[in-house]
Amino acid sequence: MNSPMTASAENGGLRPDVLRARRIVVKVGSSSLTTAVGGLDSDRVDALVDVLARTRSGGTEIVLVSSGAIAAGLAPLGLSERPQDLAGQQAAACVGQGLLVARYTASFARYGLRVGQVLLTADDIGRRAQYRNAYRALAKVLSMGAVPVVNENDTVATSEIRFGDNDRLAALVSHLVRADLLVLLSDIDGLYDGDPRRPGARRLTDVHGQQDLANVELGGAGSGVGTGGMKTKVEAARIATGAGVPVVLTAARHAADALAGRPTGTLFHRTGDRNSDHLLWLEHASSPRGTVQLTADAVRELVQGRGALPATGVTRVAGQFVAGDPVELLDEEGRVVARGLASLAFQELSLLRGRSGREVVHQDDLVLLPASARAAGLPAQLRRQVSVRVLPAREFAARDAGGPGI
Ligand SMILES: Nc1ncnc2c1ncn2[C@@H]1O[C@H](COP(=O)(O)OP(=O)(O)O)[C@@H](O)[C@H]1O
Ligand SMILES: N[C@@H](CCC(=O)OP(=O)(O)O)C(=O)O
Repeated sequence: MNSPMTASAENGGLRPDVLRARRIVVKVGSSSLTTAVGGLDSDRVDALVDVLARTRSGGTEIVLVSSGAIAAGLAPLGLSERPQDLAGQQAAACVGQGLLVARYTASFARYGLRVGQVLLTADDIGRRAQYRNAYRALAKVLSMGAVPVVNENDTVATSEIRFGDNDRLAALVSHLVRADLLVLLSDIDGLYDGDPRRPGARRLTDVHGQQDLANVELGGAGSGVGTGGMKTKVEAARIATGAGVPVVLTAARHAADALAGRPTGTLFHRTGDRNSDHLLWLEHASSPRGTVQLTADAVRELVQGRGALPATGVTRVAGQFVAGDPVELLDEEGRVVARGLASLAFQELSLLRGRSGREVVHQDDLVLLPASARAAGLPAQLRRQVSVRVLPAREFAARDAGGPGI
């Protein structure tokens, strides 16, 4: 029998999650926007915009996360393939991003729709103030009826502050804008149980959680212009569904079917509920500024949720962080068991470690990672419950009702 979230006979076989969605993030990959010989393919851009503009005209808000800046910049710079070095990618993106947005602007204008370019670095949504600022800007663009076209700001992104792939960026943007659905459009029509070029590979129609992925082989990019391949898409789906946003993964040529709720591609069902913006940011987007190593007892107390982490539980400190910076918390073997916002600066904590009860990380500013359960010595059946447990945040309900008050 179908679960309530699955395409059902009552909906004429359509997916309820898609029919309900009022705000959708659509991510399109480079391989779906460029020609085989390189450069932007205007016909494919127009075909995608036809679908998005119709959806927008039907009253559903669209945020487009579009790759393709680097691919679009190759031919104009006389390059025949994607540069391997960061500077080369920055140069290609710098030329290609303008062309990409100019193309979208012209294409959406056919429907009387405006587009707005939004370029983000990991730092932009990796710090609380910028995260809030990005939400405000995107919400305003949407309320004024325009279509935000988001990409990573490749030209100024350095390797330390890079998302690197737009699949993860799209998952974080879905949470940022409070989307009801994320649609990942690629050159492949869904997730297969192995390399889709292999004879006999089968497409998964529904993924309900990690257990459905146990026997799935995830490969790299299929084209010369895409990055990440299926690994980054499945990781993006894990982030989005864990934060309450279902994901449809399909081919760009099936975008119309996907947005109409027809059961195309693979539907990743939500596995969690929307949680505090700042904790999702802490887990997936923040760049840690240091590490804090803990005693076995301190790790156990963290996992059991016994309040703030005191400096007595700290054995080593590294990095250069100030109070409020994200840090990684390590167990005795050096495994990362949690991320948190430091309550003390590096210098102060170095002096107090092992000796003082002063708070190192407040329990509201802490996200446990799956390794924490093993490190705390919990039996296997309990580990699943602890995996990526998000501790209750102060003012959580109030924040979530009134916007991302992180
Ligand atoms: N298990 C899998 N199921 C589907 N596609 C896969 C799988 N493993 C690897 N791939 C490859 O991933 C590619 C899509 O990723 P990518 O090239 O990065 O696309 P995009 O540019 O759309 O982000 C597909 O063309 C396919 O060859
Ligand atoms: N920001 C880069 C895209 C990086 C990326 O994730 O590409 P893809 O795998 O094609 O979605 C660009 O615009 O070229």
